[in-house]
Amino acid sequence: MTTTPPEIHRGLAGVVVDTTGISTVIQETNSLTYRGYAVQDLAAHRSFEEVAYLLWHGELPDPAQLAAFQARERALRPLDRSTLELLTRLPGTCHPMDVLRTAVSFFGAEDPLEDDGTLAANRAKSLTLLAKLPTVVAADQRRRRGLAPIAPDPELGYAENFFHMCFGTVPEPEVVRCFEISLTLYAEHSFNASTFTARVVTSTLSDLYSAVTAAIGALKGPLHGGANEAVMHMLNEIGDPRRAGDWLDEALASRRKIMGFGHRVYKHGDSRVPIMQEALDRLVARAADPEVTRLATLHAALRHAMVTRKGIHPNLDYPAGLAYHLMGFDIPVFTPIFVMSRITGWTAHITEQLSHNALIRPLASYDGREQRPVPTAASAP
Ligand SMILES: CC(=O)SCCNC(=O)CCNC(=O)[C@H](O)C(C)(C)COP(=O)(O)OP(=O)(O)OC[C@H]1O[C@@H](n2cnc3c(N)ncnc32)[C@H](O)[C@@H]1OP(=O)(O)O
Ligand SMILES: O=C([O-])CC(=O)C(=O)O
Repeated sequence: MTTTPPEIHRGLAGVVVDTTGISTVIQETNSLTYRGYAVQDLAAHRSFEEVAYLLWHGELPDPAQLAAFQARERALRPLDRSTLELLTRLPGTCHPMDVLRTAVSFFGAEDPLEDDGTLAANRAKSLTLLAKLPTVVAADQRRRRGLAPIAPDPELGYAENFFHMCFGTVPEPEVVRCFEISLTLYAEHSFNASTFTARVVTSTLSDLYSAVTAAIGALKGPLHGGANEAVMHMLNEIGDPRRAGDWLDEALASRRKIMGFGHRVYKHGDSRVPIMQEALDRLVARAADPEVTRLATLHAALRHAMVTRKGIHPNLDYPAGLAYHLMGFDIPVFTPIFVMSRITGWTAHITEQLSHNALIRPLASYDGREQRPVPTAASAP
């Protein structure tokens, strides 16, 4: 009897595996909403802290709720001595995403409530991670520059405090605003690879720290969050804006993936790119520096060449990568900044997964050897 082979959905492309009330991409209007609000409007009118609250609680905070939320977040920012010691023991050669992954794992090992999967416990853990991850990222960047960590400042907002901990100063409000916009745009994107990873781990009823540790591992890859760093390496490799077209032709001929372009869901452009590109343009304009102009010209030339030749549009990592460079961050810090933002989306999905959990366990179509006898001494020739 012949059986019809099952349909294979490699990469789960096009497969709908569950429902979510957190965010959605609306293909018809090429827009993205968080809890029903357009991300462009959130980026324009609300702080990143308000967006975090919205993702977790389903509604924007009123002034009193926001004040309480900010007070709790600010109080949780400092690292204890054991975490600071752990950071100094990790090799300076490892990627900062390894540091972040290790730190989250360590937070879990230290937390006596690690295995408490109630909503209240998971909300508390989520806030702790939101508050502490920037402190880890900033301390690690400074360590790599041979500098001592700077303690968080509870008087500063989330974005401002991160600049303060990295550089000891807070840049002009326009720069902080561009950074905050990037955090809002990066916060959540439905069942992307790292969020789905977090949901898979959560579906086994493992703990939140384990799910986030795994998600960081998934985000690190250059086909996902790691692309924002890869964009900057690629721009540095090309160098001269006049080389963009020829470089692209050679790269495409050798079947290289062009970093910061293409997307599994958006096939006509990422809904978040226009607003991030506007923020990047403002950074370029205020710099008024020939080196910045060269990079911006190269960035635009490569984008034009890719869209013209392949019809493939940039994703959020394309403008964000250059924006983070212009803000003064070291390239290996770009994907950790993505984590500082996406921790909100991941943890919203972890609690949503637990609210209607089913073990995530797909099937595979076997294409290995037919069943055969194990050779034994008696059967040997
Ligand atoms: C925040 C984020 O995570 S956004 C994504 C960040 N990642 C990147 O920027 C990495 C570069 N981009 C890519 O590798 C891909 O576009 C992905 C992984 C993001 C999406 O991949 P998929 O949905 O699987 O699309 P897929 O790989 O099937 O692409 C379809 C076609 O477009 C081509 N293509 C897609 N993106 C690119 C790219 N960036 N460079 C060159 N070709 C590309 C593919 O080679 C493929 O061509 P083919 O049909 O001739 O083989
Ligand atoms: O949705 C995806 O596949 C990747 C992405 O853009 C994101 O996670 O922000």
